[in-house]
Amino acid sequence: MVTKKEDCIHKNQDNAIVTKKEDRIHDNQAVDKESERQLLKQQMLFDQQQREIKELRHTLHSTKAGMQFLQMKFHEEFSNLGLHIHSLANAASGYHRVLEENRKLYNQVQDLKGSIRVYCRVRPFFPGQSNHLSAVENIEDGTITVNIPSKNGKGRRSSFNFNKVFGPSATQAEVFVDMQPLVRSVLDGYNVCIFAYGQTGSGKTYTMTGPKEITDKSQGVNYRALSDLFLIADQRRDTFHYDVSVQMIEIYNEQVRDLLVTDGTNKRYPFYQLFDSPLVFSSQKGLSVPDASMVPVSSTIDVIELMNLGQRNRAVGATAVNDRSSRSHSCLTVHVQGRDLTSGAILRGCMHLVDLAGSERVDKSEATGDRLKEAQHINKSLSALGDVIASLAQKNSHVPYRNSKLTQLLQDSLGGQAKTLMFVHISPESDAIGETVSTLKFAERVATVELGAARVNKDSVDVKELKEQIASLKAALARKEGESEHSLSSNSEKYRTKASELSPYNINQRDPDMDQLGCRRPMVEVGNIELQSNNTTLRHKTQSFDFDEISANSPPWPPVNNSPGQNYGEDDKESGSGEWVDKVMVNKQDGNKTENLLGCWQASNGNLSEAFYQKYLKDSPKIYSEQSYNMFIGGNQFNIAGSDDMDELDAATSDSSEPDLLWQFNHSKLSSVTNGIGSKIMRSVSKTAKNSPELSKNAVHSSPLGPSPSLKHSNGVSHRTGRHPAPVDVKRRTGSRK
Ligand SMILES: Nc1ncnc2c1ncn2[C@@H]1O[C@H](COP(=O)(O)OP(=O)(O)OP(=O)(O)O)[C@@H](O)[C@H]1O
Repeated sequence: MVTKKEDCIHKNQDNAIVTKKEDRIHDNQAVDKESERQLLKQQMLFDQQQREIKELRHTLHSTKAGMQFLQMKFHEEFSNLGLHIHSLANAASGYHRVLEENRKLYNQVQDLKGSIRVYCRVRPFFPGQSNHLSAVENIEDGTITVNIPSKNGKGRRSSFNFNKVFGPSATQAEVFVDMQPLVRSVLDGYNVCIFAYGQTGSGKTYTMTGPKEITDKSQGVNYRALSDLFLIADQRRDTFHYDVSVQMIEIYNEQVRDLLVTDGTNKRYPFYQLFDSPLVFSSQKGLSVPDASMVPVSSTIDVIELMNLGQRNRAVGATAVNDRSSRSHSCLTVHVQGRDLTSGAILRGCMHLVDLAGSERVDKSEATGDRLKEAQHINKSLSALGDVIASLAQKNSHVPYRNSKLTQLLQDSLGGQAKTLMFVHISPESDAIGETVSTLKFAERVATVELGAARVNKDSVDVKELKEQIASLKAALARKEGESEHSLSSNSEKYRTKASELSPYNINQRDPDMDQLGCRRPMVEVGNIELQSNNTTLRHKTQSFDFDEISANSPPWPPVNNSPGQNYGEDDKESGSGEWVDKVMVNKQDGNKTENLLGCWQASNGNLSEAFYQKYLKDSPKIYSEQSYNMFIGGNQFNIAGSDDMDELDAATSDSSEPDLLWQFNHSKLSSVTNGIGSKIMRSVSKTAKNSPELSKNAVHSSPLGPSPSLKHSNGVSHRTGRHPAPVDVKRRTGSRK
């Protein structure tokens, strides 16, 4: 039983062992299968990766090839582009050269024509206005385009062309560089005028002088111009010696004031002194306000001090538009005299740097009281400037210079042989677009004015001496005539005495203080050197001269004023200011120097009695050569014919006040009225010419022989000297423009 049990146990044990072994074998088989599957899977993965790597390699290869191809292509393109750019750059530089060349040629043509150059500058927005929309659309070379809003909301663009346009970012130095050649020509004997124009607050003072706090960088044209003149003068010191002096005046409410006075009085000058006082004219003295301080300067420091003084004296006030608005027109005049150290020739140049007061819409600037009065004066004088420009642009024979002191001040720059640059300023604000457009239109019109080629004021030593000789001979001749008059006429003692006192030919014997009476000193040379009182040496040096010529060139003696009852008023409508006329005379025509002399006499003679003229007129043919008499009468007749009409005209042309209107308004008016006057003048002259063969010849050829027609001022105050017969004047102006 036990054995059975043991056998059974053994059997069970064996079975269990077998079962275990079988399980183990099973397990092992399963593991093997699994690992086999894994292996297979790995193999597949490996194969796939191998394929992919192969593909990638292929792709990389082809990409590399593609890249290389592209690189090659790129290089090719790049070098092509380089070549292209190079040729374009060449073309562009050629284009710029051509443009530059064109600009130079254009400027030369303009110089020849004497066109007024016009530069335009746009003021930047004030700080705090950065989000404002500018009225200026575009600036390109010499063209400025502005956007003019219209009622239907759509803007309209309008373009204006000038010699140069400076955008809001232009610096003071950039601006000056462009006008430097003009400034420098003063040293070569040219007269130059640069004037800043524009509505109030547009940046005129900034351009001409600088901002309130002036630094080296921000200083304006005035300072730079003078520094530059000193620099060049210094560079030329081996060949030239230069003397520079400066005047600074302002026109405030039609009063001329000296800005360089130091006693704080700020002298005001009666108007007639502006141009008619002694010493008024010589290009040595320039335009001039005789009593205005003329200060010699020799360095930039001197200039800075003077200009600071001038700026302090200038009338400024706050308006709604500009808190430091210039309420006057200011003019800095620089007189330069250069002596050629080798030849002794003298060059004289004079430069006016004018900062005009700004035009303003009185309603907008909210001006009242004094400000309103100032604004009205400013607008009126700018309107007069518009009239002058209008008639110059139309080449009218009559130019109404005498309607304001401003136009008289600018007369020799606008109508003479100066080089003139108008610097027009505009504000960027779109609510100022009305003023901006009228300013730009006005400026465009100014650019059409042709003045004739500018001239150098130069005298060689020989010419200077000859001129001095001729002048002293004329003086001697006149004295002789004066003496013969004395012996011939016993009952006209009173008048003779007076006449001899007043005779311009006796000027050498006169007390020099005589000039202080308002009598202009005679000019004895084209270059405006005044007759020296002790000129006997020159007289002795006389070698040869043509007496006929001298007597023909001499003014009648005694000169005669207009007949009684003829009241010409203060305005010489035809010939403009004496200063300008004289400048033309002395610069251009020897013979006309006699007119200075006559002018002097006339100036002093303004208050002679009516009886004197009657007596004098009656006697004159007996005493003087027929030729002189006819010349005189001729001149006088001319004046009578011309002046009344002129006065009427000027009365009619001087009353516009809003600058916005000035252009359109005066334009048509001037052309129609002045044409009539021109024909009248011509008729008058031809009538005169019949009386005098000499004058007839001269009138036709616009000779300088014609004496200055006398100028009679009903109020006894001399306002002008040296009035011209119209044909001479007309010929001069129109002739120079062609
Ligand atoms: N180009 C500019 N750059 C920076 N500031 C300027 C410029 N132009 C003008 N300004 C500034 O604008 C203001 C007005 O300029 P400015 O006084 O020169 O005008 P204006 O035309 O002379 O005015 P007004 O006719 O009233 O005298 C000043 O504060 C000035 O400094």
